[in-house]
Amino acid sequence: MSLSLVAMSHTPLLHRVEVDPQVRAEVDGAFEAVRAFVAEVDPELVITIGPDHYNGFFYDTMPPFCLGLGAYGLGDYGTASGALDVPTDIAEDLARHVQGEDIDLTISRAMGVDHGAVQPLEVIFGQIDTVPTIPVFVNGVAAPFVPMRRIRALGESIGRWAAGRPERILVIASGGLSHDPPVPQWATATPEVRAGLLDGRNPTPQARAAREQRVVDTAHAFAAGTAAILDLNPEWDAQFLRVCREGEVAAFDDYDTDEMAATAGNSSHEVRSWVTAFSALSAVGDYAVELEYYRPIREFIAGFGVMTARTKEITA
Ligand SMILES: O=C(O)CCc1cccc(O)c1O
Ligand SMILES: [Fe+2]
Repeated sequence: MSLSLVAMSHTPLLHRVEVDPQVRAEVDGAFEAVRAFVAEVDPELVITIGPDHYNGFFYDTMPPFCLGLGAYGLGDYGTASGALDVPTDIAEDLARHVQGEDIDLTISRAMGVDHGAVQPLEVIFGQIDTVPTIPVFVNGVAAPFVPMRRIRALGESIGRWAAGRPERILVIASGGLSHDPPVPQWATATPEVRAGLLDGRNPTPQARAAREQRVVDTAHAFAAGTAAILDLNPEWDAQFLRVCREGEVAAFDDYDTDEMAATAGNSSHEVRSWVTAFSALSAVGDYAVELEYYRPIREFIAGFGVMTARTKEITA
């Protein structure tokens, strides 16, 4: 049995903001290489791990992580809406396994997933319902956060489950790396914005358009060097990618929540998706990274990383 992985940043600016043609070609090339990798893996089951940005999860109930027994795209930024093809019985088996390993996993039978989970599925498969897919939400924006060791434990538990399954499984991690997009923070939000962070479900089309335009405007300002957001941190990103590449997943435990936000941006916590996925891989066995792409891309408001990896064949 081997387990395969794709980890990739997401950005709703992908087709909303012009970027240097050389950069566009690089990113398109990385996506093309990911699609070729996945075609070769030919997964029978996908576990997609991603954050949400106050589209599906709000502060009225904010779990550290949640597994979807049923899920649907929320359609923000024009991403796909509608049902994912969640194999509910298999998803429930995974949930029981993780809970049985003393990890208090939240489950949802109707989990709304936003661009964070949907964009990688669209980049890789073109749609969100072509392969049986189990979505796992991992909080990447709403403080306070559980210590990173709990995220590693979640990933390792998922990996131990995957190791016992007959299917060819692909784990997808979405988000990161260093970045500080204008996602509101409870601590500094106005009462009106806090109301949206508490329960901003089903925003009006006007409210959603205004929010998305604000992000696009911030991207243009960031590229022009005039945005008041934390800069990308290529050094931090390089160190994080090194831990992923070298497979010493225990090193993820050293990532301190407050330090991450201060040095890599409030949304750097999205790398918790990567921590989950690489910890799953490491629980199955030694693995090798095959593709690694990275570039700080201000137009996308992201230290933009793409990685593929798979465990080395394990003799049955
Ligand atoms: O819609 C939002 O609140 C943030 C959108 C967004 C922008 C850049 C990078 C991201 O990872 C991201 O999610
Ligand atoms: Fe994001």
